[in-house]
Amino acid sequence: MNAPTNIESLLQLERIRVGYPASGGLHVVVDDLSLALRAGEIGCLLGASGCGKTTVLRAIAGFEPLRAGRIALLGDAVATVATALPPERRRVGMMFQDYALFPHLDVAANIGFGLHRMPRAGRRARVEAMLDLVGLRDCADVYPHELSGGQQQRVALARALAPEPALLLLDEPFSNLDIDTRQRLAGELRALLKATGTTVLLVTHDQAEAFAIADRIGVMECGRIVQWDDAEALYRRPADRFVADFIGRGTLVPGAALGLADDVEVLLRPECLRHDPGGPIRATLVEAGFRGPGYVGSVRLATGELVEIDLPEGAPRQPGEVLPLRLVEQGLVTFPR
Ligand SMILES: Nc1ncnc2c1ncn2[C@@H]1O[C@H](COP(=O)(O)OP(=O)(O)OP(=O)(O)O)[C@@H](O)[C@H]1O
Repeated sequence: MNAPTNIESLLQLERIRVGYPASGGLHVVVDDLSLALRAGEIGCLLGASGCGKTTVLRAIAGFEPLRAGRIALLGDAVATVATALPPERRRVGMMFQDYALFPHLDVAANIGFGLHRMPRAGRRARVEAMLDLVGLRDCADVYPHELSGGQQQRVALARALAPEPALLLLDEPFSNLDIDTRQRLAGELRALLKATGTTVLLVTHDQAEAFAIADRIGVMECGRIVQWDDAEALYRRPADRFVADFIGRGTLVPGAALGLADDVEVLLRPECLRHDPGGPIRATLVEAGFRGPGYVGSVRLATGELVEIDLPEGAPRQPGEVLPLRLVEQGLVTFPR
């Protein structure tokens, strides 16, 4: 799939192919991948482990050569098959999964590391501005091992932002943090990046993270982008079965199981089946549990498929009970069989 591109793009990937040398030749890891980001936009590559997300970032940063295609930044080609601007001349900042902080340097020195070409006074001012930005002014002379995971992440972010890169690449920015911290910091990170107007491409395998941070998300499968869209479009209008299955909770069910045409498959999300005493569909409750803010159950349709549903107040919760259900047809996603 080719993402739409335009001349206003700050970052443009055009049908890139990237691979690693292997005994039989080249092991192609990313193929025919295109995307475009406007200035100030936050893009995200979302996909399972090993689908090639980090490899895309490495190619943009200049650490992997292109085998096909073109990468342009601010309208200029920085990489083609024949030419490649070295990483230090691309104005691309990268924050790695493990933050890669220098253990022997304090926070201020870590943040100022990439600013060695700046005059001393300017460098000090920039480091202070970055410390303020990430809320770590009191930690300037603290060493990385004395910081929490969340604080280390903010230092790494400040260090990546300090040289004012045209583009910031974030590789699984929350992978080292516990789930509560991840959720809190996702919103914080988005606000911070938007406040600085930074253009960002991040990669994650976590859909909640992608939804919380990004303006546009590319769902990846085996080195390709299957759909490049905003979160709502991915959820409501998945381009194919892979995206339908990957994004949100849901099960693909033959139309006939719901009294619809036999030549369609229906994406049943929990909100698509409503408990309704007059409803025409019968399903057996397999289990029910409180997930907050309400109960969620899984039911088996008469045709055998197991699907998740939201259980409203008053709906049966005993496994084995037969529930009358009604299909919420508005916005239903279907695919031809
Ligand atoms: N330096 C390398 N040499 C050879 N193969 C590599 C190299 N780096 C990655 N690969 C392979 O390329 C494929 C894609 O790896 P990549 O790290 O880009 O995926 P990813 O989607 O970022 O995965 P993860 O979420 O686990 O980091 C994998 O099969 C991996 O084994």
